[in-house]
Amino acid sequence: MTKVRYGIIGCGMMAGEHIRNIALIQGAVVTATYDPVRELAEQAAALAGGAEVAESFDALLARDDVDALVIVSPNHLHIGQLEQIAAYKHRPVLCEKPLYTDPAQAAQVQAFAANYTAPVWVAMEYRYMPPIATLLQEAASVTGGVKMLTIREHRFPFLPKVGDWNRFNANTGGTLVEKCCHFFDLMRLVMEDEPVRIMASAGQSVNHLDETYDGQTPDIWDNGYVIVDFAKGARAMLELCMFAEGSKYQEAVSAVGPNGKIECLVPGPRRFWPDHLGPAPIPQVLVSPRNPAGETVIDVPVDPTILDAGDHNGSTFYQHRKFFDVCLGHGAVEVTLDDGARAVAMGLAAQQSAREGRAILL
Ligand SMILES: NC(=O)C1=CN([C@@H]2O[C@H](COP(=O)(O)OP(=O)(O)OC[C@H]3O[C@@H](n4cnc5c(N)ncnc54)[C@H](OP(=O)(O)O)[C@@H]3O)[C@@H](O)[C@H]2O)C=CC1
Ligand SMILES: O=C1CO[C@H](CO)[C@@H](O)[C@@H]1O
Repeated sequence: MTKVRYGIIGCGMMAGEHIRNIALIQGAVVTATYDPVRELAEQAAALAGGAEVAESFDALLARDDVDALVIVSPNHLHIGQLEQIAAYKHRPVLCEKPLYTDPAQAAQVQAFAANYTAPVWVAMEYRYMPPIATLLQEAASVTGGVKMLTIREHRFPFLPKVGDWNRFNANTGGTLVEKCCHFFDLMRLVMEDEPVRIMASAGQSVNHLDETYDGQTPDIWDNGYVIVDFAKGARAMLELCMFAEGSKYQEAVSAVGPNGKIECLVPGPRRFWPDHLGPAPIPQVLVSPRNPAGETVIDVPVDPTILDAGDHNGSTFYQHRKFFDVCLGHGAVEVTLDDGARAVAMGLAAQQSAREGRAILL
């Protein structure tokens, strides 16, 4: 029996991942899709098994067979679309990250949050990757309280997008917002604390320098370091490199405290793993107490059906499963508008720090 009917806003790459994962949940069905390019909306509707294509954004919002909305449009459109959604019947929304892209929009997010009466979940699913979820669960007991956290992402360059919107900071918020809001969200979660100071060095060293769009060369950064001081004295670091797809693992997270260290290793999207290298690596969690010393390696495999439904280690499924419950009135939103806004604020501060060559106080 159908319990939650979804409307999809934006029908590009990530919409496909959402639709495939919604299809794995019993009682969840996509009933309508919208994209300014009708052909993309039609493809998404077909992927969803016969959803209807809405002729306009307003037409989608006016439908009475849509119980929940999923925003999967380009970054710079999210806050404006949330405001438009608020003019219709308030229903649960899952909004892709980043919640906003420009410091001037922070007040709009607050005003929206104050007035919208249905649950809004910001899609930052790295928390739900099984190895990262294990690290989050075990970090405090293994470390005795995390004092240092390092997140390293060594990955492929930004993929081509519909209309090439992701080639320019004005549309994405900048790489440390677009890409790294996920990692700032993780930092807040692991530390159970709020950041007070951010220092970054970042730039565009290798990727997209020979591309031109309407006479403009992309201005998006492809590497950087960010150091974050937290209020209670712990510190975190992010290392991002987007010309490192030759790596075995894409993300490596390590948390260390007085009693020991816990790490996790997360492979990149399985569809990019070269066949000639054999099976793709299995995610791992490594636990290294100080006393007695010695590393324990734990494999954290992901169900292959869930893994194949997306590029993010199964996380989109686990997030949707919980969002589905929220739509039914069970369970609370885990990634709130406040979480989404704080992760963007950290990213914007990191962009500013790298641009101006100084530490930014939050
Ligand atoms: N959480 C995660 O791990 C990931 C999240 N994302 C996020 O998902 C979102 C979409 O990214 P992605 O799917 O990769 O990008 P794509 O470019 O593949 O898809 C975006 C789609 O939105 C459409 N669009 C443009 N304008 C509007 C509009 N006004 N209303 C509705 N749709 C519109 C585009 O169509 P057209 O331009 O033809 O009009 C395009 O089809 C972004 O916010 C991105 O940051 C992406 C990857 C991973
Ligand atoms: O948020 C994101 C997570 O992963 C994607 C790749 O699959 C990124 O490109 C995107 O920006």
